[in-house]
Amino acid sequence: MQRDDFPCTCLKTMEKLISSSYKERPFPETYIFPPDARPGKLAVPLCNNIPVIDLGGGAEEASESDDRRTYILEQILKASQEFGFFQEFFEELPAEDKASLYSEDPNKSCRLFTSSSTGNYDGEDVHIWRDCLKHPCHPLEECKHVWPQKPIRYGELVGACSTQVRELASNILELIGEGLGVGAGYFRDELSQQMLLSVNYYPPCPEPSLTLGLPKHCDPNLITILLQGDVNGLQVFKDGEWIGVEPLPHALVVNVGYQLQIISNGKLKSAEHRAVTNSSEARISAGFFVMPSNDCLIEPAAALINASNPQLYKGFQYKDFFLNFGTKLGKTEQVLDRFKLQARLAS
Ligand SMILES: O=C(O)CCC(=O)C(=O)O
Ligand SMILES: [Fe+2]
Repeated sequence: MQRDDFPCTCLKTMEKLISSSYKERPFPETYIFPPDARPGKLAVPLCNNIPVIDLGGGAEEASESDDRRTYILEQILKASQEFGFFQEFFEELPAEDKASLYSEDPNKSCRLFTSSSTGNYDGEDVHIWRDCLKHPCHPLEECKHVWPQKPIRYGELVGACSTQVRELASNILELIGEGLGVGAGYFRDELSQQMLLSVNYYPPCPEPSLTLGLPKHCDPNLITILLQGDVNGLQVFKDGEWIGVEPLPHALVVNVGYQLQIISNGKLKSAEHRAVTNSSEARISAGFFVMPSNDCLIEPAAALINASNPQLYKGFQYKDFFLNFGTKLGKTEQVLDRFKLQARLAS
């Protein structure tokens, strides 16, 4: 882009943001999913058996390390309540400020975009009903400078939130490492080196049964911590049907990503999920994606392979998985094919 085109060209491209334009036109056909992928009926059962882990439990046996845990928990709860800064970003930030962040270049480290993250809006078969702000959020000091400078509280609040979520994710990964029997430190360092924040904004949609905020997928990374505000919209595919994951006050959603499924040699499974829209209110969700470094070698942990548990997946570099994932949007059944060793066993 020529410098003197800016911000004119950028503002023009920004018109694609669904949050700038959804009120002004009849429902755009380019957002209508093929019948078999549409959400269809809007009232899905709400899930009442998703495990809820109470990190603050057992207060009567509190020790000093429990105090630390409680402190972290309080910070996380605070973070999950303070959705205001994301709202401010999407609803109140002047278009000129958003224009400087808008980009369709998937390699730009901090960017605002619309629909899928492939950077190929014009080539998409169907657009999805969301705008998204994405940037790295760990290590904080190395990435903070690329974040939005406005609203002015953004850096401070998202910085505090990222630090706390990172700590929570590390704790959860230690527990998973212990639980799997590979050791509490297994996921430290390279396997969890990066963390990306993806803030989804789903404006109210006049036709929620025809379109999606996010098509079905499993997360490509190791583990995701999701703050989903207080508006329904997240659904998980379980026992052959879509069920709603009700936002619980003070709760975060933890998603097992493909890498955890592969490293655990299939002991842990990443769950298929999607986001639907609604006609009355905007929904915001913020996903913190803990992921390996790009060059990290991913393979099932040796300790989990034996005669009765043969190795299900090949070794590969994370960046190869991620590239392949980008080409398989909405085709969850194909994502793992290239990485399976025994097609009949691995799912
Ligand atoms: O908006 C949601 O609740 C889901 C977000 C999600 O699945 C993702 O960003 O990968
Ligand atoms: Fe997801």
